[in-house]
Parts: sequence; structure tokens; C-alpha cells
Amino acid sequence: MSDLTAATKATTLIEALPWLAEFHGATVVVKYGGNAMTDDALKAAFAEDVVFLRYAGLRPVVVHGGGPQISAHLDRLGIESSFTAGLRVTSPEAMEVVRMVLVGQVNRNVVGLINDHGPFGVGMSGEDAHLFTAARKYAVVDGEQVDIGQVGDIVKVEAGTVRALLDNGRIPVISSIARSDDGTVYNVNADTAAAELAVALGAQKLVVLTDVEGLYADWPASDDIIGSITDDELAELLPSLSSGMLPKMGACLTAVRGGVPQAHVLDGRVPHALLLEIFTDEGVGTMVVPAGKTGRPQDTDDTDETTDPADKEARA
Ligand SMILES: Nc1ncnc2c1ncn2[C@@H]1O[C@H](COP(=O)(O)OP(=O)(O)O)[C@@H](O)[C@H]1O
Ligand SMILES: CC(=O)N[C@@H](CCC(=O)OP(=O)(O)O)C(=O)O
Repeated sequence: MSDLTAATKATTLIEALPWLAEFHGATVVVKYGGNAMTDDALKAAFAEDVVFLRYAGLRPVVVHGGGPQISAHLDRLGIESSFTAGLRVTSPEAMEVVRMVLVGQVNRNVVGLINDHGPFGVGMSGEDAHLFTAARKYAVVDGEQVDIGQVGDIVKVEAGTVRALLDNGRIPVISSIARSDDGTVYNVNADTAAAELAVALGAQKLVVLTDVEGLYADWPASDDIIGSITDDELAELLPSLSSGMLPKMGACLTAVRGGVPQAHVLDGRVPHALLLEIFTDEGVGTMVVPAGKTGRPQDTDDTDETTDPADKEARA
């Protein structure tokens, strides 16, 4: 190894020090979107990142999606998929498929990849131990309520089992299915489920991995990324958002307004995006913070390159 390479590697490692100190013991909820599960190498890198967080002393929790995987399965069965305001219109027949694909296929897959590194991953459906209780959700389109079938909004989170798993050194991996008080099973958008869980756990971060670099300011006309946005700014922007970004950014807003200090949307197509976000000085993607907090140092004129944990808020 040349001296230069050694020095670069050491610099990269030592750059992580303040963030390791900052996030030691922190609960981080990671939403792993179906669109970010595109190739095997990326999926393996994601599992490595989550296990890395666990070994680094954080408490990662994974909430996974699987929208494209559900659509592919519905397609094979000849059942049409349609979305309203970014949510799948879910007939009872489609609900069976949603549950089967998320709990039986995607969850097993993510747990398996994590467990290649040790006995950490434990899969759960939001139905288990009453983790998520839901009530039927109606989409709102042009001010009108629209029936979208068996889609739920989470009304209660019983996070005790997730906490117990974390206390036991495990990495909970959760499917976004919920049941109602009357036992009906509901399809919950995974971004929404991740945000509600992050709030209930008092997480320090919500990280949402998807298939775009972050929130584009004027999508699809331009691909200018919004690096940092406050909850108030996001609340104003939200009605103009479309497709999958609507529930995603709504979820970030819910998390931050529910007391989670930072919510991030990252490009899951970038290998190790999760580690880069948490342990390096440059944040990546879009960060949502409570109003009153400033952007990352590079977003401001008075960048001072500091990595003192006391200045974490300056990055946030
Ligand atoms: N303003 C925007 N910025 C970025 N992406 C957007 C925006 N509006 C809509 N999108 C779309 O939202 C998609 C991400 O949502 P979604 O497909 O639900 O992803 P995931 O499966 O990761 O949850 C992007 O691939 C993009 O096509
Ligand atoms: C109600 C609703 O839309 N549920 C989603 C649940 C999966 C999900 O959210 O997957 P992604 O994160 O990959 O989009 C669906 O059926 O597609």
C-alpha cells in the first residue's frame, strides 16, 4: 500500500470518529425501498451497511418496501396495479399478494442478507405483537376523499417488541403490513410505516433509501436536488409533489414533526449510501430538519469544515 493510499484510508476512517461518538447508541430507522433493491451487489452492500451500524454501536431498524416486487407479482397473476396519490389501490385480492410478497419474499430476503454476517436479523410483520394498528385510509384528490381499498393509516404503534429486539442486539426487519382493531389486514405505505416507527422509538434519524438522488426541486422538469429543507418549507411544497415522492416526503415531515431530529432521503443506487450519510462529513441526498436548524456546512457561506460533534447541528 502506498503512503498516499494509507493516508487517504486513515483520513476516511478518522473522519468517522465524531459521527461514531455522536451516534453511539442512537436508534436509526432505515426505510429500504423496493426501487433500491435492484441488484444483488447493492442489496449485499446495504446489508453490510446495516450490520456495520450495529457493530459501530448504533441501533438500526429496517422497514422495507417492495412496491415493484408486488407489482411484478400482481402482473404475473393478471391483476392490474393502479396508484392514487402514490398509494396502491388495494383490493382484497391484491392485499393477499401484498402480504405474501412483503412478508414472505422481501422480508425473508433482507433478513437473509443481514444474517450472512451473523445472527442479527429478525423479521417481523407490522401485524406481529400489534406493532402497527391501522385504520382505513382514504386518499385525497382535489380535495375529495377517494376510496383506495384496503390501505391503512397507522393509528397506534406498540414498539415494545422492537425495543426488546434492539436491546437484545438484533436488527429488526419490518414489513409495512398492519391490522386494525377488528382484525382486518391493511397495506401501509412503507415510508409512512418507517416514519411512524421512528417517532414511536424516539429515533435520532430516519433514513429513506430510494432510486433517485433525493428530492428534486422541480421534477420532472429539472433534477436540481434540494440538499436541506425545513419541515415548514416541506409542508408548503408537499401538495405539489407527485407519485412515490408524496408519501415519502410526507413521511419525512411526520418524522421530523414527531420529534425525530433528522430525516434523509438517499440514493439507494449508490453503494454504501447509508454509511456515507452517517459517517462522513458530506451529507448526501435531501435532509429534512425542524425549522430553525441550518443546512449542512457546504450549503452555507460560512463553511468552516468542522467535524466537532458539537457542530452536528450545523450539519443538520
Ligand atoms: N420531486 C421529486 N423528486 C424526486 N423523485 C420524484 C419526485 N416526484 C416524483 N418522484 C418519483 O418518485 C419516485 C420514488 O418513489 P417510489 O417509486 O415510491 O420509491 P421507493 O420504492 O423507493 O419507495 C422516484 O423514482 C421518482 O420517479
Ligand atoms: C399503500 C401502498 O402503496 N403500499 C405499498 C407498500 C410497499 C411499499 O411502500 O413499497 P416501496 O417502498 O417500494 O414503494 C405498495 O403496495 O406498493
